[in-house]
Amino acid sequence: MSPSATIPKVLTDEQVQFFHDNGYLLIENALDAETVAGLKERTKTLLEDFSLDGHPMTKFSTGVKGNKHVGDEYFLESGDKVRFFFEEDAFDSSGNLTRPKEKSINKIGHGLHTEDPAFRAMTLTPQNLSIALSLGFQDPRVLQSMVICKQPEIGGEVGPHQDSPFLFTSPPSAMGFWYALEDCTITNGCLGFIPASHKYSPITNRLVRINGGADGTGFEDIPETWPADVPAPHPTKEEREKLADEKKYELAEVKAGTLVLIHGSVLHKSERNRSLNSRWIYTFHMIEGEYEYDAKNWLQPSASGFSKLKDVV
Ligand SMILES: O=C(O)CCC(=O)C(=O)O
Ligand SMILES: [Fe+2]
Repeated sequence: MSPSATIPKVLTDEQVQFFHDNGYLLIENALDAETVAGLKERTKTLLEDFSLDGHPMTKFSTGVKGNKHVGDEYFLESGDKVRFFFEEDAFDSSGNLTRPKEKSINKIGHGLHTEDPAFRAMTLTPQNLSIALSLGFQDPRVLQSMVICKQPEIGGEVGPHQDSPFLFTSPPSAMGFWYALEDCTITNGCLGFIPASHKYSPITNRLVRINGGADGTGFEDIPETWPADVPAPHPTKEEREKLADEKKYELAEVKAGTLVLIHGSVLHKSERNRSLNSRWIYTFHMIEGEYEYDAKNWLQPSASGFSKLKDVV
């Protein structure tokens, strides 16, 4: 049987067009209720079972807010491990947790797609491969994954950002698969997007290891870089500044089981969770395996971390 015979068609032509036009796409009921329940159960077990003994109590940061903890070894070496990062506001002024550890973790990452059987099984699937191929990938590789818990009351905001600076390839190719495990609403910190911003927002920096990681990580400015699926002519700086006035975030409230696809150049964010409900999601990112992913990138999983999605069929 040829591989194409085993790859289901998941996206309609209209959905593919919506993604190219807007830089994101919501797919309702991408996971059935049973799968969602299983992944939540697994997340609950991971949160209950991890030990605080010897944990460096590393707080969450993708570096979006320039967090000083971003350089922690615990973070840098998490690419092929299941590690636990705390909410910034889980601690009192003396550094003690103000709630149980299960309610204090912001995220678990970044190697769930290789290290955890339940998350591996729902990541490396013909469905996800089909979506990647429909959106133009030749050799999609999954290279990071995380559960983001966004805990009740303290779940931290994720400031406006693009994803490609965190998973830089030449040219940029990162794409996020973001699966809601719980309903995501305006009160618990759903995602927000600036539609079509991927078309006028070049990548201008990237998160790199400084001195190979010995001095942590930092953002390095790079010349304006456009992904291959946003072809020239690109808007000039002046044209982009005019568009700035029109930049409005559209909220993406979604039900549990919804898949949100996120272009690596689209501007997106999420607010603090001020509600009494958690907002659990599972997300992984893929890059184009045919493009260079160099040693400067903060994330350096072992070779097995670059999961070749085509191997699933
Ligand atoms: O889940 C969130 O609040 C933000 C996640 C995000 O920015 C991403 O998955 O790229
Ligand atoms: Fe993001």
